[in-house]
This record gives sequence, C-alpha cells and structure tokens, in this order.
Amino acid sequence: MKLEILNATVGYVESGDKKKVKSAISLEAEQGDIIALLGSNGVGKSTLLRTIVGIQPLLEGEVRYNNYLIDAYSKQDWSTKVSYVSTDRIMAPNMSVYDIVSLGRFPYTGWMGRLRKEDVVMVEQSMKQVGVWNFRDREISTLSDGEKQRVMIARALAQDTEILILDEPTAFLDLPNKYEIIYLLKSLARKMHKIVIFSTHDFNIATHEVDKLWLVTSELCVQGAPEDLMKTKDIDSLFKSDKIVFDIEQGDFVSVHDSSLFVSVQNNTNNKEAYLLVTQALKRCHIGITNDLNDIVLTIRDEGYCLKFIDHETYHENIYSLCRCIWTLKDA
Ligand SMILES: Nc1ncnc2c1ncn2[C@@H]1O[C@H](COP(=O)(O)OP(=O)(O)OP(=O)(O)O)[C@@H](O)[C@H]1O
Repeated sequence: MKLEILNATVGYVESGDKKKVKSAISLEAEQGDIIALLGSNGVGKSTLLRTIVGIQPLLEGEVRYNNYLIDAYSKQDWSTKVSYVSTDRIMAPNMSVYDIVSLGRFPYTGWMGRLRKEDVVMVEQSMKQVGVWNFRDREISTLSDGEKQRVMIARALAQDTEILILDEPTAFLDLPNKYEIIYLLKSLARKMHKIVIFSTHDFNIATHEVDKLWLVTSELCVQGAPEDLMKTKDIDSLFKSDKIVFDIEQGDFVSVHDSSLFVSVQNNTNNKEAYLLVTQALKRCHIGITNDLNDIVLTIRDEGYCLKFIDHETYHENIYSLCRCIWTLKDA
C-alpha cells in the first residue's frame, strides 16, 4: 500500500478559475505509517487533505495509490480506500452515536441502505475499539469534544479503509485527550496496518509521537522522520519569526530574547528539580544565567531562595516572590 503525491498543485476553483494554494508538493505514505502534516496557518494543509480524499479537485500533478491515479478509482471505490475526519461540526446533533458510526458504512450500503449483518459487526467493533460503545445510545450533541472526536474516528473506522485522513483531530482537546487520540491513531497504523495522516498544530505531538512528518511551508515541502527534518534544519522554517527559534536540545521551539540582567545560580540543596524550575523561571523572566559571582547571586536553599546583589540580600519563600523581586531589579 503506497500513497504518492507527485509534483502536485492544490487549491480551489472559483468562478471557473483555478486558484493555486500550494504547488510542488511531492510526498508519500506507506502502509503502517502514521504521518503528521505540519505547516503554518493557511499554507494549504486542509486543502491538501481534502484533495487526497477527493473533495477538492487536484489542480496539477498526480496523486497515486498503489500506482494508480486516484482519478482512476470510481468515487464508490475510493470511499472504500480512504476515510476522512474533518474539522466540520456535526450537522445532525440529535443523531445517536450508533447512527453516526453506522454512516461510515455508506460505501457498502448506500446512504439510505440497511445495515447487513457484516455492517453491524463492523460498526459495533469500531465503537468498541475506540471506546465509545458505552455511549452508543446518546445523542452526539451531549458528548464532550473528546468523546465526539472518538465517535468520528469510529465512523471512519467503520468505513473499513486502508487510509485514514484526519484534519486537526486534536484541536480543542485537553492534553490527556490529545494523547489518547494520538495513541489510538498510532495503534490503528501499527496494529491494523493502515496509513494514518493527520494535520496538526501540536508541534510536540507531531515531533515526539509520529514516524514521519510532512512539512509544508510557503517555501518548501519536505518529508522525513522528525529528527531527519531537525538535522536538515528544515523544521526551523516552520515558523518564520524572530521571537522563537528551534532548540535541538529541547526538541522544541523556544522564545528568544536579549537578557539585560544576569544572575549566577547556586544550588545549596540536593534537589536538581529545584534548580531546573528556577532556571526555567529566570528564562521566562528573560534573565540570563552566568557563572560570574560578581553579578547578582541567587542561592537555592531548602527553605527558599536568597537573592544577593551588591550588599543587599532578600529572601523568598517561593518562585513567584523571587521573580517579582528580580523584575524590580530589571526595571531599576
Ligand atoms: N474553497 C475555497 N474557497 C476560497 N478559499 C479557499 C478555499 N479552499 C481553500 N481556500 C483558501 O486557501 C488557503 C489555504 O486554506 P487551508 O484551509 O487549506 O489552510 P490550512 O493550512 O489548513 O490552514 P489552518 O492551519 O489555518 O487550518 C486559505 O487562504 C483559504 O482561505
């Protein structure tokens, strides 16, 4: 199973005119891959995903699946190969979870078709697999965002396709739910050998949880393991800003700033965490860290924090109070 996008241009057609959003897209996905599509706002991620699904026309180039152009597949046939979870709101809020998931069987039954025995098996199996079986009789509008997202994944799973495409499946979810959805998608790729492609703005999830990135920016379109794109520095181009820069040690974008004040930090405790938290707070306050003991000296003690500058010492029970004091020095 291989999906190939070859020198493609994606966009939309307005009053008969082709409006290009992104050109020169060459990417591929293989069976068992979980791929995060990363790119800045408006670069064309959703447009690309909708083009693969067949909702928007491909303007130039080719999209192939198992060597065949996707246009060679009938609409019906393609819907047995690709399922799609969009960001659109569910149009029928009164429908039950069971009925929504059953819609996933449309390529096999037709929109109004009755579910056959094998359809029922697939619908129920999908609900159990993603953990929505217990609310099968609830109206979709009564579910939380995390639960709704699971239902939409169950619907896509019931469609029984080799490729699963999701547009921002973790948007609006809290951290535990984000990770639960990503672990679920990972298991669909690994255990069910599907191709899973999802767009996201969750940089940390994309770089720490997936096998491969499709990185699309206004200048480039590249693919590879997150670390490959860190090595080539392509990842740096994701956000063009003088406020943030990619830090390879942290594996994340960090804010950049010029420090006008420097502090030497002494840790008089055996607690490494205390040191890490203090240095994190100093960075947040845009304070530089130095080894020069002639500067301001901050001593971490078991009972709190001592800040010494010139011949003046202040004591602080917590980091909040310490930071407020440092701010006054910075402003002085
Ligand atoms: N059918 C359409 N009609 C008009 N404009 C469109 C259409 N489809 C896409 N666009 C425009 O194409 C550009 C890319 O949109 P798209 O939603 O693909 O970006 P995106 O990378 O997914 O953005 P985001 O990260 O903000 O979701 C936008 O400027 C959008 O307004």
